[in-house]
Amino acid sequence: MIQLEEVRFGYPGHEVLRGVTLHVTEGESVALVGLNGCGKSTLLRLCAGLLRPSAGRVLLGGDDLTRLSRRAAARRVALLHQSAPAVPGMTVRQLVRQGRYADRGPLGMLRDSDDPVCARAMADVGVTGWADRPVDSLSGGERQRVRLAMALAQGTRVLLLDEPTTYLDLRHQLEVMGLVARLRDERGLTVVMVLHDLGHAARFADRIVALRSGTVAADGPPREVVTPALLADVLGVVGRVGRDPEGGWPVCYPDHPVKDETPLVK
Ligand SMILES: Nc1ncnc2c1ncn2[C@@H]1O[C@H](COP(=O)(O)OP(=O)(O)OP(=O)(O)O)[C@@H](O)[C@H]1O
Repeated sequence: MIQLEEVRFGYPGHEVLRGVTLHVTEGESVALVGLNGCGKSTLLRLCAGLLRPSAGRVLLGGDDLTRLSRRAAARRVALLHQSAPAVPGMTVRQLVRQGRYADRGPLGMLRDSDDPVCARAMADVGVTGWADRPVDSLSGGERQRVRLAMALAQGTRVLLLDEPTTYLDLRHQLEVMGLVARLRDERGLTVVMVLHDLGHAARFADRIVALRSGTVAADGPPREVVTPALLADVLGVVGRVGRDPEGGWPVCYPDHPVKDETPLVK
């Protein structure tokens, strides 16, 4: 479904991805992990066709993304950005309808069939009751759920989620992760999500891909990938890894940061 072949990408004066090869099959759920600034969001933006690789290729369903128009790409893949400012006064319903932009008619009008799609997306995420509230009156966590509804309203087979649980309390983190897992199971969606919570990644993703220094440092099922070595070498913490007694997925017990010469705060 998504293929990255030896992808390189950098911002001016700063190379971020240095040859990433990654194949995601249809219906798979992949968690991207790695330290701040290692290139996870950049990789998602490349998968959405919002950035072009400086070398290598990104294919979506076999088609080179650089050859698809923005609108054609948006019919196939939805990206929940890490954060986006709310337009003052825009209601929840209006924002969710923005998710349908790729399917607008010739005059830019929303088709009649859009409303049920938006209504379903809002119901999926549990935000129907806020439909007429201005988005800028919502809390950070409420806004995050509305933005997820907007991404779902795009109606694509591929969902790219950049830190979907940001701002959410524990209960809503579990609800959103459960919803994403359900969408994958019931509708066969392909999901690639950036997660900082390795516990969520280990529990909810089929596969974990860890980035370090612009390349893939580890790639495999959580039970194989989540190890003390991954914690230390990729995430920079010393810790233990156990197993959930009921589910069997790996559970991390991070203890302290790996000793590093570079202080976070000088
Ligand atoms: N528009 C931009 N212009 C210049 N540099 C950028 C731009 N966007 C990101 N970067 C830099 O590229 C690197 C990778 O950024 P990216 O957002 O992909 O990292 P990330 O792994 O998603 O980080 P985080 O976990 O903090 O969200 C960082 O060093 C960042 O400062």
